Order: sequence, then C-alpha cells, then structure tokens
Amino acid sequence: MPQNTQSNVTQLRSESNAKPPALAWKDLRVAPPGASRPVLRDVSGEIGHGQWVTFVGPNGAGKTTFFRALVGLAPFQGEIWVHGEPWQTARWRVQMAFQPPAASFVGQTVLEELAISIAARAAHVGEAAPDGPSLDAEVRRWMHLVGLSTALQRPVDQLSGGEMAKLAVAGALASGADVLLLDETQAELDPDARAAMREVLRGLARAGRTVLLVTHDMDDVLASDAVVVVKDGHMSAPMSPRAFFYADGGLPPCDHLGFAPPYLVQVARRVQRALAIEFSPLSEQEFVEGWQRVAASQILDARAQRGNSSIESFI
Ligand SMILES: Nc1ncnc2c1ncn2[C@@H]1O[C@H](COP(=O)(O)OP(=O)(O)OP(=O)(O)O)[C@@H](O)[C@H]1O
Repeated sequence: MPQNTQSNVTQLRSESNAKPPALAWKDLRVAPPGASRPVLRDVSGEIGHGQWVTFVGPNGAGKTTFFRALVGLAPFQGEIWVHGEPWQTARWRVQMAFQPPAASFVGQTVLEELAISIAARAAHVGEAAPDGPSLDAEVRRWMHLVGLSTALQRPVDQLSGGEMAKLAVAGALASGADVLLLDETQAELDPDARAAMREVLRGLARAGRTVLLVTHDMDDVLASDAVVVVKDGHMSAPMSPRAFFYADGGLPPCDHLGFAPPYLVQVARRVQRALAIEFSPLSEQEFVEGWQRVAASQILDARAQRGNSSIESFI
C-alpha cells in the first residue's frame, strides 16, 4: 500500500466513529434507458464506513443497475449521499470495477491504465501526478496489493481474465476511491486467487475503505461483514452473514434465494440439527472453537444417549 495511503488509513480509523455512513440512498428509483419500467423501485438504505458488503440476488434483479446508478452510468431519481455529502459533488469518491474488465480499460498497457487512475486521484486531491520511477513504484504497489504480477508494459488486452479483474480492482483503488464497487470481479479468478482477493477486500475494509461486491459466490458472502439481497426491484437492509445462512427458524435467506450454502455452513447445520445446539460458525476458526466449546458437554451427553462414540454418527 502506498505510504501516503497508510497515513490516510490512520486518520480514517481515528475518525471512524464520527463519520456518517459511507453510502446512503433514499427513495432511489432507477430505470435504465431502454427499460420499460424501473429496475429498482423506491429503495432506501445505508452502508457504514469501512464495511465490506456483498450484494446477492437472482440474475436480472438490479444489482449492476444499482452500482451503475452510484457511479452515474444509469440515471436515477431519489437521493444519494457519499460520506454525508450529496452524490453530485462526492461521486468521484465512488469507483466501480465491472465485468468484463476490458470494457472499462482506457490505457493500452498495465502501466498506462494505472497511471491514468493515479493521475485522476492526484487531480481530485490537488496533488501533482507522479511520473518516472515514482510512478512505476506506485503502480507496482497497487499491483502488489491485488496480487497482480506482470510486466508494466504488458498490453492490457493480452492479460488473462483473472489478471484483467485484478487490474480493474487496482485501478479503482489507485483512483482514490474510498467506496469501491466491484461487480462480479472475482468471477474469473481461480479459487486461490479468489481467497487471496477476499483477504485484500478484508484488509481494505479494515483500513477504512468501504467495499461493495456483487457476487454469486457464497464464500464471498461468508467472509463479508454484511450482505444485501436484491430481488424484484427491492433491496434488503444489510444483514449479517450469520442471519443470511442460519435463520432462526424458517428457511435462511440463502436457501430462499436458491443458493447452495458453503460447505462449512452445510456441515455446521448438520451438527446443529444432530445435537440440537446453537452452532453457526462463519469460518473454520469459528467452527473449531464452537466445536471445542460444545465437545465437553453436549457431544459427550449425546454420545451417552446414543451409545455411539463415532463422530460420523453426529454429522
Ligand atoms: N439499458 C437497459 N435497457 C433495458 N433493460 C435494461 C438495461 N439495463 C438493465 N436492464 C434490465 O434491468 C434488469 C436488471 O439488470 P441488472 O444487470 O442490474 O441485473 P443484475 O442483478 O446485475 O443481474 P446479473 O446477476 O445477471 O448480473 C434486467 O432485467 C436487465 O435486462
């Protein structure tokens, strides 16, 4: 991460309690040109500063349309605020990376693409854009942050899908966005790169950036701070991944939408049912810790009742 960003991070953290929501929208109605009726109808909501929020929903629900409205690519009625400022003056703080990433590239090479973003940020904050070795160094730092390893002079149209996705995220970051919209940018990544990108997004949120990710990958939802469901022109309030995967009675929103829960959640639910205990881990660590907590009591009780000591009998 660039050195100047690091000092900003400290500042953002110290101010975080006093900050208004990173993003707020009220009575938002979005009808893309050509659409016969509004895709989003009178939706309102807000997302806190430094949150990583996933957006899920069926195909055609309006997720991309919402993001496009936030960056001025789809006309909307209603109000949007960015960090408490009206969208009209603060919209540059919201940047979007979308699929296919190539459609949004302006530069011919990796260096050019990131240099344009870096120059845009410098212009917004009234600084001189770096050039020469300092530009190269900053470009390399953004590439490193998203795990993009390639030559600076590589033409962008020769990158793989995954590399393009990483470049798009790096570009959005380099442009100084503190609200980052990622529209299925993980879709082209292999499983390891997806996991690595989740760590990047987690780190960005910890550092005070607000990250919104449209995804169909339930592991992304599991790792995020909150999830918003978009369906039939409406949006839910941000809910915790725990509420999304483990409803208190009834069908969890994940299943209601027809998504298969991540394997960890599936196993945890089986444990929950078999032992009739509250067990709703969101990570391997939580699973192990939760398991350890119940092991001494419920599992031993259950073993005694069932007369069966094998772990397989519970799951
Ligand atoms: N310019 C347009 N003209 C007409 N209809 C449009 C336009 N843009 C979007 N739509 C329609 O709006 C609806 C919402 O599309 P959107 O791309 O926002 O959905 P999404 O939730 O992102 O879906 P997906 O998960 O498939 O990416 C779709 O029915 C789409 O066909």
